[in-house]
Amino acid sequence: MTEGLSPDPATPQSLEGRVRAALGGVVDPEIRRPITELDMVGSVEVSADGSARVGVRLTIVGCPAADTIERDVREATARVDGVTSVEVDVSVMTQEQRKALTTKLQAGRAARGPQFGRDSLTRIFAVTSGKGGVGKSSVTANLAVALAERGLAVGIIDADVFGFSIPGLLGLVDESGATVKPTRVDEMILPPVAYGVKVISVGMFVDDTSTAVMWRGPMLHRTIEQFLTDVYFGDLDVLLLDLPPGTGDVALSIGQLLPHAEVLVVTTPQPAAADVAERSGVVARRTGQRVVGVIENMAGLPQPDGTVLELFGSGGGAETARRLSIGQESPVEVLASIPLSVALRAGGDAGSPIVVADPSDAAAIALTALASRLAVRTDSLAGRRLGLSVS
Ligand SMILES: Nc1ncnc2c1ncn2[C@@H]1O[C@H](COP(=O)(O)OP(=O)(O)OP(=O)(O)O)[C@@H](O)[C@H]1O
Repeated sequence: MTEGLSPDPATPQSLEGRVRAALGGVVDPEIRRPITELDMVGSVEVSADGSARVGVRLTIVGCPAADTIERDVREATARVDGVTSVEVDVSVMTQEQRKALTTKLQAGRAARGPQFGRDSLTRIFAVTSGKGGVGKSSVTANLAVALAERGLAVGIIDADVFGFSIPGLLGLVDESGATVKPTRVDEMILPPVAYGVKVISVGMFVDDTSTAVMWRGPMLHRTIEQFLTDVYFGDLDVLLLDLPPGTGDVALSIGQLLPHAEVLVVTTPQPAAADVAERSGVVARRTGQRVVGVIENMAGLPQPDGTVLELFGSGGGAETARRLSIGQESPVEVLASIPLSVALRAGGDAGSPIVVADPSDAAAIALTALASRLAVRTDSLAGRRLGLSVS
């Protein structure tokens, strides 16, 4: 203890107590829980002249969230009435402290059953398409951000081994263009967060694209399984899965591991594409998943003269929905028709999703409306809004 500083632990009324209470408002940006709950706050001492010294224990050396945590601790402490200056002592947890933290987090989760099991309150959407390049990843990324903007706790698993583009679409790349790596705390993997969305991607675990493309069934299955178990998502309201196009191994693994997932089929307005789009929905259904709707992307591009350029024709979404409705109790609907948009493409290239970068763009409006639609349960809890949870 430094001379002249009053002792910790503190009473709620003491200055130390009020500093500790204020630190309860500092959230670890990766784990998304208050640092006080994560035992990341060490000693708190305030001297008679109001100079405060706060000890902060980071989970690992080189923790990417270190600067943010230190800044937030400094600001929260400085805001406490009576504090005149702040010093933050940053250290790293011991092996035992780290173990205690992961055990605590895992125990909290285990008490509520498997992370995304049937009893979990997380609504899971698997986003699929018949073929590549129809905008499935762009839709997934923007939809996730739009849901997070509504205050929901949202995660994405990018399982598109052939084109893991979610990190790039959400700006989770460094200056050299390399995908941001998740933080590991012992066995636990903390997903990077972008625009309020927790993201884990195949691309974060391979050094070059060709590696993942070579993976076959068992390896893919294990990877998805690990994403579902070892990645600490916390309590999510919505989990979106970006699947590879078509009806391959990943779709089957997701079907086995998450048979209660709801499937969204993305297709273009080209009626000829309805065939392959339908197939991806039918395969998902065989594993017990429910197709909840079709999203038509790359629909007509509005022209300055008021006409609409239908580059990919029209009617493909409705045709896919019609086919997927055959023999079903309730019809599969077209949930959104998203127009072609230069801003959407440019936002994707820049890692800046259009729903926040340019919300008045017609494609952003359609994606935001889609998020509003999906944020309302349409099943037996008809009309009930998804509850908000602490992420
Ligand atoms: N509505 C749209 N308007 C303009 N460009 C779009 C639109 N949707 C997607 N794109 C662009 O089309 C390209 C393909 O999109 P994206 O990567 O999202 O497709 P995908 O279906 O996920 O492809 P894959 O499955 O092969 O990874 C991207 O360059 C994207 O910016």
